[in-house]
Amino acid sequence: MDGFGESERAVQPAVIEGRSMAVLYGSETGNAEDIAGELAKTAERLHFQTTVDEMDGFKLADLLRTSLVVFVTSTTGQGDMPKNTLKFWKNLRREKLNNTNCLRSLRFTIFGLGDSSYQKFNWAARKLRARLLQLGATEFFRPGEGDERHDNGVDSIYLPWYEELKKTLLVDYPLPPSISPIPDDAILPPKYPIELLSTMDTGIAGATHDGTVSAPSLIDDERRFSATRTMSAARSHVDQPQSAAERTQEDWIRLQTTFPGDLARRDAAYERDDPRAFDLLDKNNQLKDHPEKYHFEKQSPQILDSPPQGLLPIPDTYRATLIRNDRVTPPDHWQDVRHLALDLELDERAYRRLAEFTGSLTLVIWPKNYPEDVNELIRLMGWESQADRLVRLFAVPRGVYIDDDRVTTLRFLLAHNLDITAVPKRSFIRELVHFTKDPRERERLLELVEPGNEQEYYDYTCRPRRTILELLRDFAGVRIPFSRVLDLFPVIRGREFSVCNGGGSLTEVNHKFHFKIEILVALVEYKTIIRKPRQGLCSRYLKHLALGTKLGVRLKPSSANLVPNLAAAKRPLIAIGTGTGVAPIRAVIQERGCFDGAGDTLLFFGCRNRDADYHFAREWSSYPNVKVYPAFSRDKIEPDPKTTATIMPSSKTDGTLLAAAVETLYPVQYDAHKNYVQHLIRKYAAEVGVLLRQQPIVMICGNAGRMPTSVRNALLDVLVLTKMCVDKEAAEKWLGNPTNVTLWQETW
Ligand SMILES: Cc1cc2nc3c(=O)[nH]c(=O)nc-3n(C[C@H](O)[C@H](O)[C@H](O)COP(=O)(O)O)c2cc1C
Repeated sequence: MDGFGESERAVQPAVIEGRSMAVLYGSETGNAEDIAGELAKTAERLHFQTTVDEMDGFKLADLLRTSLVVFVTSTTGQGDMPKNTLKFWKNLRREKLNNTNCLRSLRFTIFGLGDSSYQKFNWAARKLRARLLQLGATEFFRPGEGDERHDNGVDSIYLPWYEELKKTLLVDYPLPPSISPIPDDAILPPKYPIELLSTMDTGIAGATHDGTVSAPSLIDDERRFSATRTMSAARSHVDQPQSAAERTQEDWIRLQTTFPGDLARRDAAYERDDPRAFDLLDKNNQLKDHPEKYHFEKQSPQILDSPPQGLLPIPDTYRATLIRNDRVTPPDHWQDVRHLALDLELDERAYRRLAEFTGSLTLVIWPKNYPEDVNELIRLMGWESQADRLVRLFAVPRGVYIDDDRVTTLRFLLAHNLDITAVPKRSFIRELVHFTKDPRERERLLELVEPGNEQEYYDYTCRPRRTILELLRDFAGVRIPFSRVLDLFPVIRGREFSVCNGGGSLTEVNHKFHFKIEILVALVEYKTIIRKPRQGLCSRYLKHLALGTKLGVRLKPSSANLVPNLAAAKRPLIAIGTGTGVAPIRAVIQERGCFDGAGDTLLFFGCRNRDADYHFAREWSSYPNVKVYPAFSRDKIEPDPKTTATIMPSSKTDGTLLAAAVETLYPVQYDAHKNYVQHLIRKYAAEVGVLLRQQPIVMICGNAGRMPTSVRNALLDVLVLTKMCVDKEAAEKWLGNPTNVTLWQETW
């Protein structure tokens, strides 16, 4: 099968009746998915028959056919479930399951990934856990809550949780005496093996040696697009977000169930087959309510222009053409920020649906690898003789998009599907140990992933943003068998960007539907301790993307549709954005501009210099009722802006008094030599206070780090200073109450 002989060494887990585990994840950017993969491998070594899948790929009734279920989920949006759990979550919340105890034979545990700078920290995991318990399920191990704000990120909580879970599994679910766990130095069989097809078939149609593929035929492309549209529409109903009010109300009630640290004890009676429970869970009521929505076959697919090169069959995508790619920061500025625009061609259904969401959308773009990187990897691994031969995939991991026949080439997979320049995860490094014959390399790789060596791992990988390709360059003795690529390499994920335009960007001319989408992207370019400057995969891809390039892109409506109607547009907006975080704020401002009588907007915009990164500077004054307070952290502090905006000139004296009060509250640090958004919020407390009294929408967008917490603190101070709350504690409660304010945070 390969030159390394690894297939013979692979140790198959034993099949033990009634010993199975499902690891189900909900993940937006892959962190939870990676942890789920690692947990599944651990379970296999303990001879559990293991399934790992996104929650939406799993039937509810199968929860009862599995001995143990481990859920791993991140939280997204404002305390929301990730997109790939929405179907599962919707099924689980069906009213008819209430009071049925239908999950009483389920044994589960859950690990949540979150960021404590968000108000609804780890809410997805908490909500899911609360519902599972409500339906009678039992926890076999304590829940864990990872926090990106910790020093070593999520790992600070996850690693001890993982080690303890392993011990618990061994103790509470002992193996028969004749079977031992598969040791870490033995290799497991691949989950996604690749078979080399006969040499007669060498060379896939259109594949070239530089890692590109020629354009698929129009027919192929048409078929592909009609298929993806069908799926898109089929999911649109299921994925339709609830309104913010509905969600908040529900979450509020659900979270009355607390999240204790102690273990729920296992039920003595292990009721495996409960026909009533199975029946309840299996009867899915999705898609029943509006069957006419799901008759797609009858619709004739729209005829599209000639097919773009290398477009992957990604579900739910629209065809887009790049029409703008401008650098908006000066050439001598440290950061290359791009304003990109895409023209999307839509069918009427998508057009009508998107029309409801134009002010709060996220664009997903799938970058590709550069041929030079692909070539280097092929050379390093010694895959030259196999790279361009046809291979068949037996199973396809989630996120790898290839045609239905599953026949492709290794080079195609490397160019389009596998992220060979990602920062290597611990699980990747751990697997490499099996593929080097050099004992020193093996020792070094093991050192990097040993418990207790998190700092070393971090210093070698995350801190310098070292890529997988660079790691393989360093460990020159590693030879990964080509048949393992799908098991080892992470898939290229779609990168998400907040759309920065709203309002009138949908057009219909002669039944052709177009949607102009703009994004503002700060290219990720690092100067790290490894001297070579490096770029994020997507940044590099976008930087060199030529006008006219065709792309397959996805649009995700935000769960918080902030401007769905006039009533919402009339509410005031307090927006705090730093850097490119101003993108979704601009979209909302433009969207609000479409309504007569939209409320006042106060925008605090944080950046470095007026002349370098004050994005859309010339535009702001053209929006009615928008007042901007820019905070230039590296410029001399400027006098108050002269503005003609018609915002609430609250009593001047009021403002002066408050400014004085702020000075007393923050005698040293306040405004000493700093000029950040939180300082301006306090400085203009009177105006902020006026808006806070009117049930505003508050947006906090931009870099994570300390900004969101500092901004929240500043808002709490305003509530106290303006006498809306007696103290900070009361202010916390006030800000947490969704009837006072809609708080929307998007930080990264
Ligand atoms: C747009 C966005 C919204 C988020 N919202 C929340 C949130 O409401 N609560 C929370 O605890 N964490 C939140 N997070 C943090 C993520 O849960 C965290 O980054 C996690 O590691 C992502 O894992 P994933 O890649 O599996 O999705 C948010 C992150 C982003 C980028």
